[in-house]
Amino acid sequence: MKIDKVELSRLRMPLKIRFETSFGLIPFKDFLVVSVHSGNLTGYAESASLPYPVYNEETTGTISYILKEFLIPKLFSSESITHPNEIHELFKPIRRHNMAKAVLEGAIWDLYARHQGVSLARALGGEKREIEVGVSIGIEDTVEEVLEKVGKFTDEGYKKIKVKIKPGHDVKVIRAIREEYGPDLPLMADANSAYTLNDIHILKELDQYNLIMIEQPLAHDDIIDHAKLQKQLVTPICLDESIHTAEDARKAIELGSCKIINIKVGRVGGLTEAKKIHDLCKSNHIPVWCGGMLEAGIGRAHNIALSSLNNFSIPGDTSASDRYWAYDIVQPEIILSKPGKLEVPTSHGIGYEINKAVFDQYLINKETFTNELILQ
Ligand SMILES: O=C(O)CCC(=O)c1ccccc1C(=O)O
Ligand SMILES: [Mg+2]
Repeated sequence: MKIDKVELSRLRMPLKIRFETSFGLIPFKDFLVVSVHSGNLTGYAESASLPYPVYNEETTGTISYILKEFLIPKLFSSESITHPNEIHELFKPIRRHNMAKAVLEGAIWDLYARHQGVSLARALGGEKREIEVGVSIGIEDTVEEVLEKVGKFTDEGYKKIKVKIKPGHDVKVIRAIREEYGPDLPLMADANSAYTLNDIHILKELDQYNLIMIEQPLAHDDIIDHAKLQKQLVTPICLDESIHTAEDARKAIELGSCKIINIKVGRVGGLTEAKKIHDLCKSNHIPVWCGGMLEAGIGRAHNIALSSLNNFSIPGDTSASDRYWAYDIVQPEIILSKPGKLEVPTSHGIGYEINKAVFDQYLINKETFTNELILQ
């Protein structure tokens, strides 16, 4: 495949709902859609970035810069690509900037699948025809509001309810959910690094509520204290922010820092590395699930394809489009095919088309890079 052209489109989408985490309020979605063109085929991906560097160090602005200055020129300087796995190697000399790498690599994966005439799921080796999905509920002003959302999403059949927690908004929320919805509700909590080992009494209190897991309770760059904590908890710890590579995952597993890993394509630098982490976890009997970054439809489609791999054995955060969007940028809109389930598309590539009218409505600017231009 020779890449003729890369386009970067910056979009800004209003969220339908208020979404707050322990690191703050996410006021809107600001992201890049990268499209790569080869002959008459186009591959798409969207950046996982948030408007501010509060989940990790990247923002849509840094991603745009790294793509333009380094990654797109690198791509154009390589002769021809036979497989997207080569992209991960190509980008390796550039340290970190995983979300920037992931968006360009993801578009090339989509292009590759279309070129092969298969779905992205199939190109990745995914076998599932449908996936079970859950929903992530943000921090609300009152416990009653959390309860109301838990009720709404369980009614829609979501297979896992995740609630965001932070100090002062933790035990009382989990206790109230258990009291209202009983011991069998598949429930977990995500702290986004809001605690330290000094808070161990709170985390031990949470241990009695039979949570499926506690996600990233301690620092975003820690695996040592998480290992200490895991020894004192029955509830499995799941790592999100701390895992950027398969090597990070290997070390965390070896140390006993977690029993479950949340894989986000953007955080780990692309689908090739995501698959590598999936395979490593599988051989170590560590279940994985696909996390989310409030994706619009293109990112959601990538998550669905990845979740079709068989060690994604816990429902992920990839909900239907209507969880966050009044109108999504893909068509058909992503909807639950059955309660709590999404179908894995079988058509070529990501399996969804761009809804141009919606896309253009949210488009802020667009830049085009052609291969010839860079080589001159
Ligand atoms: O619905 C989703 O996309 C997941 C929402 C979510 O939990 C989240 C959203 C933004 C940043 C971090 C996280 C997280 O998983 O920690
Ligand atoms: Mg998380």
